[in-house]
Amino acid sequence: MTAEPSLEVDLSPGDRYGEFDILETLGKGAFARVFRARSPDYPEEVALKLSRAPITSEAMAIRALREIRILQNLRNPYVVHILGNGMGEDERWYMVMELLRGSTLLDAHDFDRPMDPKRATRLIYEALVGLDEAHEMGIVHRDIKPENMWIGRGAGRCKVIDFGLARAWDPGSTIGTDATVGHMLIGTPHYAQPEQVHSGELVPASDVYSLGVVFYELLTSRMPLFADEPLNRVRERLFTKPLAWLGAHVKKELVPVERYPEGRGLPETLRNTIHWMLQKDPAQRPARGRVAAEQLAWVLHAHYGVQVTAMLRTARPDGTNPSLLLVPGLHEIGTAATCAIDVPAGGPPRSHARLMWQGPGEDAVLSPIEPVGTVWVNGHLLEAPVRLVPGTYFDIAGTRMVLDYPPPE
Ligand SMILES: Nc1ncnc2c1ncn2[C@@H]1O[C@H](COP(=O)(O)OP(=O)(O)OP(=O)(O)O)[C@@H](O)[C@H]1O
Repeated sequence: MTAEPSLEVDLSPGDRYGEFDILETLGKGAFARVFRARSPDYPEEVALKLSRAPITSEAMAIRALREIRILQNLRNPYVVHILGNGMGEDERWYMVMELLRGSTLLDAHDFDRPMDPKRATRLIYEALVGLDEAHEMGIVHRDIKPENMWIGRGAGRCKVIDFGLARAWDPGSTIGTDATVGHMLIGTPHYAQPEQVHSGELVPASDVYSLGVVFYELLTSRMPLFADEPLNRVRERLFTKPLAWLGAHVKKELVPVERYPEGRGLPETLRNTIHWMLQKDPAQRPARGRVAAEQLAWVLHAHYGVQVTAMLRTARPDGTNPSLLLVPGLHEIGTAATCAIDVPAGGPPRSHARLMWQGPGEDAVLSPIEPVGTVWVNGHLLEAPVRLVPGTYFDIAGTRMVLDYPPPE
């Protein structure tokens, strides 16, 4: 979408936009400008994303509202958070976000050199968890690439940004699909998915594929489809050739990561997970962010000595004590097919409780599922949602559970 030059937003440090003092230009995209700004309504500086042109059509309004709605529903620590939104007097749409310090992965990492595998695994784990909350709601980001992965200053946590292209893949979702995209290429050719050609339908596993490409590139500084050619050379060669990129995603075979010395040194589970994420057929990949994140959480825990997940310790009536690594997100507990946390119990399959954990630094919340009467927390019947502060134990159908949180970040 190109804006009329005369309508182009033209704000510089020192200018005001409504209640916002503009302090710095942070980014310029096709649809919007992003500024560092200050407003009396917010205690700290914010990132102000402002549409380049006034909203004059229904299509523009839908696009702007879609990104706002999606971000309003995402609460996990691995996505950018929205603080507010509105329409300026000049009919430009704006969105107020938390101000991120640091830089995009594209700027933070020199893709000519492989990244330390522990660090790369952690970043990709975080992006997968960040995306999974959207996947849970039926939303696909559709434009995963290093430019849309923010690496924070300090601890260097990863946050997914720019949900401007995100869409619902479930037609029943309230976010709505986009009929106007037709057969155009969606997202960025370098990180596009084979299904763009085959079905034209992007699903949560499509984000997993794009993230698999980023992961492989971080670990080897090679593109997974072009054997032995340095990544930056491929990028230059195909700079203006979107169809060549797409053709490669569809036709070129995945180069096993073991081909390179950096790949041969990786734990087997890690190599298998990368190859799984990069399957051509979306049905053969991890179905959503969480599925791949669980594999990477295990690798971080078992091979790199890093605990990023909570640990659910259980004591079952049969005397077994399995432990489970629990990634942030919503988990059902019971015997139904939807239950990620399985407790052995008689009777028809059912879900007893929902456990919601937003991630490190947060307490999980346990909520009963009707009919109540089967879940006990610290010896009391659970009838309403309760926070699981450290040390809380709970019993479901005779299985006792305790959730240990990872160290705060
Ligand atoms: N919350 C934020 N804090 C700091 N910088 C940000 C933030 N959000 C975005 N930016 C900066 O602004 C740039 C553009 O942001 P973003 O990708 O959301 O918009 P865009 O590319 O204009 O998107 P669109 O495709 O919707 O036009 C980012 O690459 C980043 O450098």
